[in-house]
Amino acid sequence: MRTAYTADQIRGAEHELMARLPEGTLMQRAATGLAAVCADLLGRVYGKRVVLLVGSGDNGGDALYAGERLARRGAWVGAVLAGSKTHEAGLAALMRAGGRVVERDALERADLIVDGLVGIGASGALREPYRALVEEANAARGPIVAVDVPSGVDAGSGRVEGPAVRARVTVTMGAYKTGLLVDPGAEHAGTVELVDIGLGAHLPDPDVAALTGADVDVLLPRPGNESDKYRRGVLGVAAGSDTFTGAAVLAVGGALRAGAGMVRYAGPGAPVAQVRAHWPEAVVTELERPSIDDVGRVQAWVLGPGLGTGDWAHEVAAQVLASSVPVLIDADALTLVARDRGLLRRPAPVLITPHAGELARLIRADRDDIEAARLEHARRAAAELGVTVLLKGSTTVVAEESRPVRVNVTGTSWLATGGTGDVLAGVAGALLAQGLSCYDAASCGAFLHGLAGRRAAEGAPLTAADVATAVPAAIRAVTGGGRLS
Ligand SMILES: NC(=O)C1=CN([C@@H]2O[C@H](COP(=O)(O)OP(=O)(O)OC[C@H]3O[C@@H](n4cnc5c(N)ncnc54)[C@H](OP(=O)(O)O)[C@@H]3O)[C@@H](O)[C@H]2O)[C@@H](O)CC1
Ligand SMILES: [K+]
Repeated sequence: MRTAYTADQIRGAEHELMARLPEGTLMQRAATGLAAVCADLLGRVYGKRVVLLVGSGDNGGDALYAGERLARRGAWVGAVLAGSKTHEAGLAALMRAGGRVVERDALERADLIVDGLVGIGASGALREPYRALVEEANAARGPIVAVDVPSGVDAGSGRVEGPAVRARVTVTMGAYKTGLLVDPGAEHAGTVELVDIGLGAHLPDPDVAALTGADVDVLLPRPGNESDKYRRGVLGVAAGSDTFTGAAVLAVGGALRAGAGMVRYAGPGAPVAQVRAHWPEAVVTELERPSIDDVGRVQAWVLGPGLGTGDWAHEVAAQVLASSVPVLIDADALTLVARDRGLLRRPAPVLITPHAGELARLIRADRDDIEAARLEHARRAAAELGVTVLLKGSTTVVAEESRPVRVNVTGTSWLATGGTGDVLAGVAGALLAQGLSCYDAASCGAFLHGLAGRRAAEGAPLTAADVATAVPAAIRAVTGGGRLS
């Protein structure tokens, strides 16, 4: 599990640790780690031109001491002093090692730029002259290594207001910051390298967490020797309409590929014919009227993709939500629930899987505000609605009250195409039916769906059906395949 913290949490831990160590120890550890990453990126250090962007705080101090180390290894190191003051000891150390203070035009010819403008001490959008420096650095040919967080990215949330550094690598000190895992911050951070400065034992419970393949491997249900199709998890899918048939096919496909023991599909004539044609494995019930009585027993439901939002859909939704098993609510069913929030009062768990627009309707917020502060809004929705929230988008996040938000680090922008959400609903629904909690089903589902998307895309466009097809390969990649008994 990769865990991340807010700036305040990091500061608290640093204070505890600093009190036990000689002054300056942490900064020296930080600078050593930073210089090592810069050296790796440069290949040969001797003779290379390194330009440090130095702000007025300790972030600039880290950059100056790393510059000292690179200068001692023969690099030409110039510091652009941007702040109202400068870390004096750090600047003196750089000077002793042969570094110099330079003007900003040195950026143009830099082989490497070190962004030490602001770190966790920043507040609000960058001010001048930092803004202009960031824009010049982003336009320069040399790669940027950001110190702790890319300047312009809010460390605690990933929010970006105005210009922000686009780093090749971010070298972060002591622990990951939340803003490095959540877009748009994550996108600005490039590859994130963690430098251990001894903070571990002093850190509180994390603010957010990101599953790794190994975590998903542990969480995924495995069919045991005594498993039969019923015990492996039966998923009901109430999706599709005579107008939208594809959503039903894709949701059922995602569920079958993600290991549901059985999928029971219920819907009207047109999607029933399509599901039958595509998935002979599914048990299909054609609904003559909006009643799910004849569908048979299920351990969880997926409700909503392509369902429509009329009276028929409302009746089906009300019946599914009146059942006593977990329900994943997606797409059209989210519109129904936004209109009639009373539907959410039910005895069993609910997982909702909105994108920002759908969430905006559910919690009466502005879509752009949600996009800009995804974590905050997902948390708010989980608390207000009393459900688990999987908010889809550039970084998919999963929120549940009193748990760290899980952010998904797999995925690819090629997934932003029609129908992939239906596949995700099927995948996460299958995991719910196999007994995972909403929190684990959502986060493992997002992880596998993202990985399947990457495998299906390999840098080129994909279709939602390709993603469903790639789900078993994604599962194999995290489980190693052989361990499935
Ligand atoms: N603590 C530790 O143990 C360790 C900390 N470490 C390092 O220290 C970093 C934190 O250092 P920090 O606290 O000095 O804050 P920092 O991020 O350098 O910036 C603060 C200054 O920036 C300015 N400023 C703020 N907002 C601004 C804006 N919008 N636009 C423009 N300017 C703005 C403001 O300056 P002023 O405006 O007052 O001149 C403020 O005083 C941390 O990220 C890590 O790199 C490591 O060495 C490991 C050990
Ligand atoms: K920085």
